[in-house]
Amino acid sequence: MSEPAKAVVSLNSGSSSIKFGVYRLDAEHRPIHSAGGKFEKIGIAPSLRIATDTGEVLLEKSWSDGAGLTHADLLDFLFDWAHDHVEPHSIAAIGHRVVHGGTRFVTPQRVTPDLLDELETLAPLAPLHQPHNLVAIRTLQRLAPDLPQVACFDTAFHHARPEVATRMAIPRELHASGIRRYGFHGLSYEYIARKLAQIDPVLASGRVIAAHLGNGASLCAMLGGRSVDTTMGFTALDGLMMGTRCGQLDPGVVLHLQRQMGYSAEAVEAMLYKHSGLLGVSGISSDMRVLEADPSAAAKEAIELFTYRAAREAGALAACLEGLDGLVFTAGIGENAPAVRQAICQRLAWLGITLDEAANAAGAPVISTPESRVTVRVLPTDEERMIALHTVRLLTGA
Ligand SMILES: Nc1ncnc2c1ncn2[C@@H]1O[C@H](COP(=O)(O)OP(=O)(O)O)[C@@H](O)[C@H]1O
Ligand SMILES: CC(=O)OP(=O)(O)O
Ligand SMILES: [Mg+2]
Repeated sequence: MSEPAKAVVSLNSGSSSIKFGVYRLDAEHRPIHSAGGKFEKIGIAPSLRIATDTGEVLLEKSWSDGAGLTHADLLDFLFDWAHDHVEPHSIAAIGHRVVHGGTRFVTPQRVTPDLLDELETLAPLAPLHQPHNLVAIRTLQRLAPDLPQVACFDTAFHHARPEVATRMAIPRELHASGIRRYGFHGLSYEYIARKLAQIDPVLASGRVIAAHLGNGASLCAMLGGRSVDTTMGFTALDGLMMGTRCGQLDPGVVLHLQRQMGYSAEAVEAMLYKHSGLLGVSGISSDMRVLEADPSAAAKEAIELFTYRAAREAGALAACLEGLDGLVFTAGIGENAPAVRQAICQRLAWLGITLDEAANAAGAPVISTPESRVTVRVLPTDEERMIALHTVRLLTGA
């Protein structure tokens, strides 16, 4: 960055949301959040809110019949709005969450045409994310060709895990070709690890499971703030049940669907990524808020399976860590759904978790009792901040 830096923008396209933040850079190039916004319920009934940190709401809009609007449509709307409201010279750089970095990209990268072409080849491994992560970058390249852009990878935080955690029990040559467990939600886990080190350094130095429960959902086992294992694998399908994704699945089901039931590869992909999870099991919605408000047995069954699977995987990760000191809930469901947290913690009581029900209902930072052997926390994630930090660091060396 040769000119004095002004502001960095972070763009975080999730599966059901697009979050963005504007960070003013101080004299030491530290990013200070000044405004931000979020599209949510993409694919259902999207809404958008943009506000400054001083409390000024810049835009509020919802598309109640907008289930068909794609991430690309909503990004076009956002870029049009920004064109009329943002002074282009005030932006020094844009950082992006890019879900899959494959084997090659384990640190943030300055965007170049070659990088984009390589990242495009990973799109089939993250069909709900990578295409719109890259569409945003390409659109901005067209709109502002001189603006530096940085790609920050969800896979990177898991890169240094022990080799055993990256393997599937398949022939060696397939592992060598890149068919391995990468793990995702890394920007979120990196933020949680950093924040925990600030607010509870003793816990952060121990054995912690972070539960990122959003529309995409995973767990990460951390030892001293580093990822040692995680529930997602080669793709963001593995592990927990999610909004529309199945999570861990006997691979024999895929063979059965194709051979006995005549599913095409495309139909299998749609079933695994879009028609399963909370949506598939409930037959009602992928959205936890909707299911919690729905009195039907199917909605209850979907939530029960969600909490059962989360507790089951948490037990497995506690075994990887050889015990547990802390459990941290984060992301849309983890931060906002006390009943889900309670159900998961109840199933994990045997690990030494005792929940403080009033603190949990209030969404307090610590929701375990003082006597609980495992400390349970609620910690809002901030992938946008992590993206801003990486972007500034890469471009300034700060
Ligand atoms: N107050 C709430 N109570 C229960 N669930 C909530 C609440 N707020 C958000 N959620 C759930 O969080 C999920 C979306 O999480 P989020 O992390 O925003 O998604 P994404 O993975 O797309 O970024 C949805 O299932 C939504 O219903
Ligand atoms: C990787 C992933 O599943 O992300 P999200 O939670 O944004 O869907
Ligand atoms: Mg998410």
